[in-house]
Amino acid sequence: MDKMIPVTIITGFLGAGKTTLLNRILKEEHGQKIAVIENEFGEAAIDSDLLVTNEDEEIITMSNGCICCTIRGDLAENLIKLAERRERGEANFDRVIIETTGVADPGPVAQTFFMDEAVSEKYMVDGIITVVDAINGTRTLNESEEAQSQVGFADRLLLSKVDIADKEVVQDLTDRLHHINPRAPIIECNMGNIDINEVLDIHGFNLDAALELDPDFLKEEAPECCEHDHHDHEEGCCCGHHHDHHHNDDHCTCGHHHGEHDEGCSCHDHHDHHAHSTKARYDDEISAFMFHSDKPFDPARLDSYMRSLTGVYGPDMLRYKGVLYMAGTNRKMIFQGVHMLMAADLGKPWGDEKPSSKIVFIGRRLPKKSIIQGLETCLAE
Ligand SMILES: Nc1nc2c(ncn2[C@@H]2O[C@H](COP(=O)(O)OP(=O)(O)OP(=O)(O)O)[C@@H](O)[C@H]2O)c(=O)[nH]1
Repeated sequence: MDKMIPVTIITGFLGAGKTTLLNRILKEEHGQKIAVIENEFGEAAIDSDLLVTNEDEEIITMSNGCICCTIRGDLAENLIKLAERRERGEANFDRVIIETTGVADPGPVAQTFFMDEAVSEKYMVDGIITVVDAINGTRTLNESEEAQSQVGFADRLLLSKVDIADKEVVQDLTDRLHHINPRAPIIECNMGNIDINEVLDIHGFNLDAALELDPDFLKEEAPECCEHDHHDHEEGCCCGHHHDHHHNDDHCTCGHHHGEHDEGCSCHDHHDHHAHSTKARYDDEISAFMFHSDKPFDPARLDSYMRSLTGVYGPDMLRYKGVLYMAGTNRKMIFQGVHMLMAADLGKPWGDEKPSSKIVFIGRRLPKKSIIQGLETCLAE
């Protein structure tokens, strides 16, 4: 593992500040040599000209298509050639940073590192960093599923242009980002100004890395006046209405518009207003939910269920990660996955901690209720 070359994938909305961030990283005195793979659209590759680099730095520009689709094979090829040059002593670098185009889906880019055998022997993904621009972020999320996907995949969300954005807009965008991806810490990053340790060596795909969850997200999972996730449209809502897929999701039995939080809600006297608001207001294609239980899982049943779940919903399962309480062992089981690819390993013993399972799923309109029910059938009797 120590010989593997760490890779950071920088993704983010068009014009969000990816190149600005990359420049900042390249300029900083961190003593590491970085090779950069730039994916840009079109003949006129300008981003690479904007990079301020030393002469001996490796910059590969891939501008004849998008690395998440048309030229994904070229990405693998470039990575292998780069590693071979390093082995021959022709290139000197400690790590690779890939800057994707603003419209790239980071899923297929990350998958290259797990699925391409030659690539996975030499490289490991350290983290997916998504830059979200506070000025245009909300509009981009409304208009682009790729943008939501970039948020869903992220290990870190960097909020740029906060220096010139309205405070309320920033707060609203922050809530929405938490709702889409509660795993990723959101860090303000004006003009790429960020502690390098927040973006490099974050071990986003390490099985023993802590399950980072936004505490507010756990609160959001508390029952609300609408017990269902608004994405479970087949079942409608406790309010008796079948929710319109996109537009009616802000009404509930309480009769209040879910945006009106100041007065609270009739169905629960003391709502957590933050939880109420973020959950109800956003109806993004990509969102997250949690499963938790204090009962142990039956390993064989869980294994078979997760295989069939990823077989059916894998393309819509962006990232999922869990710390599991398994029958038959006193150690934690850590697992995580991207689409169909799953990995699991035994972690530390539970010790004095009360064993329980927690899994967060981030995906595209996943059937939360049936997945939770399915997981419940995997609990040991
Ligand atoms: N005020 C402000 N401007 C920023 C910030 N980050 C980036 N910019 C500006 O936003 C513009 C776009 O930044 P880039 O770094 O080129 O964005 P990008 O994400 O690489 O753009 P594409 O590759 O075209 O998707 C530039 O003019 C930057 O100077 C920020 O935090 N605050």
